Amino acid sequence: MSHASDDPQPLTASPGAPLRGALKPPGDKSISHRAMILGLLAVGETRVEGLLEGDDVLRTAAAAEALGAGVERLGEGRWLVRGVGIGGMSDPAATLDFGNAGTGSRLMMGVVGGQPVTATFDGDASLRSRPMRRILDPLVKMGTEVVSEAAGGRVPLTLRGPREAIPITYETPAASAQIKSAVLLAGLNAPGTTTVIEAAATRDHTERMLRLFGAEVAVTPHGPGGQGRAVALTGQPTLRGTDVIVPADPSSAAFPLVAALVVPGSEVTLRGVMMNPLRIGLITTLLEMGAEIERTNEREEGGETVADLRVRASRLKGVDVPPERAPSMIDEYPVLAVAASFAEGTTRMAGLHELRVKESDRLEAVAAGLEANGVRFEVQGDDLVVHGDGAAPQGGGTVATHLDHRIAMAFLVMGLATREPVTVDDGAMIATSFPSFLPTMRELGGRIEA
Ligand SMILES: O=C(O)C1=C[C@@H](OP(=O)(O)O)[C@@H](O)[C@H](O)C1
Ligand SMILES: C=C(OP(=O)(O)O)C(=O)O
Repeated sequence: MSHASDDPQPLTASPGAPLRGALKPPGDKSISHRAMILGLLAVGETRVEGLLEGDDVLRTAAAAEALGAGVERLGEGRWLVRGVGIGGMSDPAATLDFGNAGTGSRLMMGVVGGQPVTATFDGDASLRSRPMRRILDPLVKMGTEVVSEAAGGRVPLTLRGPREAIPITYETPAASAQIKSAVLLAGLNAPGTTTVIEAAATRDHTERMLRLFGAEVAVTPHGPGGQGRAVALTGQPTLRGTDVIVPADPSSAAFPLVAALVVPGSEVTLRGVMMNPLRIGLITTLLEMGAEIERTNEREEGGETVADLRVRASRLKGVDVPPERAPSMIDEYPVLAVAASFAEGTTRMAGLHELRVKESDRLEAVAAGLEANGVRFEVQGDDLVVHGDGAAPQGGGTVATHLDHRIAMAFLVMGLATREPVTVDDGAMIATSFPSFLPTMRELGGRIEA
């Protein structure tokens, strides 16, 4: 895991004055990828508002264009996609380079894998290290040919899709919205019903957006306690281009939110944050820890509930975070570990195995960052246990980010409130999901310098 970007940008966060102000976090990354992808697969025009213009999503937009869509930027966050319809894609002239993006690459593998096109997928050193077998296995059952792949089922890899996909029923081996989505997207070109069964419900943006574009998707509770889902898609619908409004990303909101909790005297309002129940495990957890987070002005935006969150600096206490909460906060554990290091008592985060296959091995990367900054913790199997004593950790460390935006942002948040500044070795990847992170944090009063 010695990956670094071509042009590493070290950043240092220093403790300082309280954070104050209001902001709207950037558009949701998951929904932004899906808007581009369904825009490609629809007939007619899709207009997107509030698109996250982060590197990950821009790569998905470029891939949609390479597969035949017309993609045009109309203004800030406003995009127009002219779709080709299911079955209407053409072979891209060059390799589809997804950069750092697991979601973009894996969902597009589902698209290509279900249609009569051939495409090569690649990405940066981080993406090249991530497992793709979890996507290829169901796609092969649906008729996709894996023409070539790097060792261990990784990118670069080339897929050739069938004339028509085979409809399957697939039980996902991991709680992963990316696996679920890839199978459903391939199922769009299957003559019959494609069903995905997941043991624990994961984010449901693909299902919601498929319906918005005109597909028939039936979702029923599954398994003991009804915690899982069976998602059944009726194949070969005509998807019609439509308007998509992208709400603010709760996973990006998490960084200024935790910063406001741990920097003494802070008060910050986050506007229009998506409150999809399958995405807000972090807020549930922070409330249990004693965080003052007031949820106001709830309203509907683009088919999702959004709210304003008023956050005040709070005395946090340690809690147990149950493993079944992981899917609803999977990307938020690095910043939760930071919050836990300021809390009084022990926070146990259980069942974090999926963190090992993100942009970095996040369990290892978080542990190393805590270690470097004087936080007491243990990694017990796939659990992370953080011991806080209700005071600011020492800080003063340099954190290796391993091409991982969330590791970079989490430890910069930490450094706004530790006793000594915290340095991250490379902040370049922050642009993948939260390009305005630095100006946003600085506007609130945070001291983060190159
Ligand atoms: O479907 C999505 O948009 C995402 C699903 C999650 O990944 P997994 O499906 O691997 O859990 C998450 O970590 C990622 O940031 C976005
Ligand atoms: C895991 C993440 O993204 P992806 O899988 O799309 O690279 C993330 O954004 O934290």
